[in-house]
Amino acid sequence: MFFHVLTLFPDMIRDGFTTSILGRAAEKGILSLEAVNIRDYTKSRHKKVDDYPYGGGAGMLMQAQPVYDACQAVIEGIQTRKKTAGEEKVRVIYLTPTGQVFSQQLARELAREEDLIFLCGHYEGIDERVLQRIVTDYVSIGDYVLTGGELPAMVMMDAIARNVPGVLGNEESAQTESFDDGLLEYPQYTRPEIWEGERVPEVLLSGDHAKVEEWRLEKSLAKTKEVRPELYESWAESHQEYFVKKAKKEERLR
Ligand SMILES: NC(=O)c1ccc(NC2CCCC2)nc1
Repeated sequence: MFFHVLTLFPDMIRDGFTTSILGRAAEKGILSLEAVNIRDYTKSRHKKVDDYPYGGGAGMLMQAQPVYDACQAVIEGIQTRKKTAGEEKVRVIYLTPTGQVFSQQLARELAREEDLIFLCGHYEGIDERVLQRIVTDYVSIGDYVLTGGELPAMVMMDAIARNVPGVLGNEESAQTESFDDGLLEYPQYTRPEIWEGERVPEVLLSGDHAKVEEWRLEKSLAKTKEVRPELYESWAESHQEYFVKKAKKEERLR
């Protein structure tokens, strides 16, 4: 997986990438990252990349030309690496509050791409004409406004990387699987068995894997029902048999 980030702050991206799993995966050669400084592609003498918005309004907008040329340079680099001229349709993700909300499902889908280009805006955004020309996916990481697209890009790269085969050792992948079934994570415990007088739930010490799994599912369901009822409802719809079995079991215990 090759991550390409178009940004005015490449160091922010490079520093953010050397976290645990992303850094290790980069060393293993499973992931690679290039952060491209959009400012390097401006044709203006004073390294200008932004200007006042037509129609008035507060703030500045990033101009189309430097963004377009930086993106073209990245696409040419991809085509050179893949020895394919011209037919590459690379996904260009623009981070924006107006985009589709990012999710584990989208992370899994994007993890199947060989190359991803992230376009990080700043100021009040980017000239619409270049967005229309190059962006394939408009994505938001949540309903709030940020100063730039860099943090959302790093959030997305982390979540996507966790779904790239080989990035997570098998001991780390458990966390991802649990959300994958659309439920929130169950509570987790580690040594010591008693901390400040608080014991670890007995079932987790029993060594009975079936009971542990049952306990974890019950906890996930309870947490999901409380915090994200809409996720709970959609899970319940596609797991009718779980509730039938549970009712029968409770019947037997009466
Ligand atoms: N919720 C988000 O994913 C998000 C993305 C970008 C952004 N700000 C950027 C967008 C163009 C200029 C700053 N704010 C919020």
